[in-house]
Amino acid sequence: MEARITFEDQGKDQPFDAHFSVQEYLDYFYSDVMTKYDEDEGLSMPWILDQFHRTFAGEKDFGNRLLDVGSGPTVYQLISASRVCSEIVCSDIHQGALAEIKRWKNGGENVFDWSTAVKYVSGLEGTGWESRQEQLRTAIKDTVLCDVHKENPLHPAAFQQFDTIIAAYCLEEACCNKGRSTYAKAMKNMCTLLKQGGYLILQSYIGVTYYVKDGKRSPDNLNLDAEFVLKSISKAGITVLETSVYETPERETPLYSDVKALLHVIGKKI
Ligand SMILES: C[S@@+](CC[C@H](N)C(=O)[O-])C[C@H]1O[C@@H](n2cnc3c(N)ncnc32)[C@H](O)[C@@H]1O
Repeated sequence: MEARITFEDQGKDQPFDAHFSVQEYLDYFYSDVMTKYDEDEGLSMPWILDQFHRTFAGEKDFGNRLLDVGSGPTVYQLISASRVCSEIVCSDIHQGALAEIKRWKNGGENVFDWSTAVKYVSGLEGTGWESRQEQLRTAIKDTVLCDVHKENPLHPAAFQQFDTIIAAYCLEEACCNKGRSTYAKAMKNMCTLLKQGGYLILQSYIGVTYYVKDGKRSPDNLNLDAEFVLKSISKAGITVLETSVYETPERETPLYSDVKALLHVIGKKI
């Protein structure tokens, strides 16, 4: 039996997905967060944080109210945004992941340590990491259950449309084994939560088909190419303004997954 973590809001043991508990997910993917993937994907985590930094340090007006879709138990994707968006709502289909975010916000016992990522971003900004970490904690105002397969993914909760949406590595997992038309529909559902004039910041795995755990390959995520992701964004009523791509090094035996590239997109509902 794999070890499982029980979360206050969850009330029972429940795996985060078919393979991981929330704690296992954090340890597996995010311990040694800045260097973990060096051997496999190259400098992917610095690239990820650089993209969020470049985006939110720019001239665009991202407003105050930001929704993070498919947050999981992670906050690295929100560090840069929290400098400009003072009201962040985290969302996920998994209650235990949201409970973990609440625990981190409230500084609970043995919470996951994101300080390495916060230090990296505050280094880019030229700010002090401790005050920026506090700013992130303060900016996270709420967590809400979300299912991108629902026409209104936040139903039954009611929120006004958001100024900005971040979605980091969510839709491709939510649509694993469900096909591309389901992905396009989920993108559309998600984008109904964005107000006119609002921004979508999306990061996506490209070309991933499996990840490796305990030496075994497990099927993972919908296998996407950048062209299809961008087409789905456009079909959801979002104008793509900027894209950047990080290509992972060619490797014969992937240590974590066979991801081919990461895609960062800035779009606007015009
Ligand atoms: C690969 S994880 C990404 C988590 C986090 N954003 C990160 O970067 O580590 C994908 C997340 O999508 C969530 N998810 C899966 N299906 C979903 C759905 N139908 N609606 C909303 N979130 C979903 C999972 O619970 C998980 O937290």
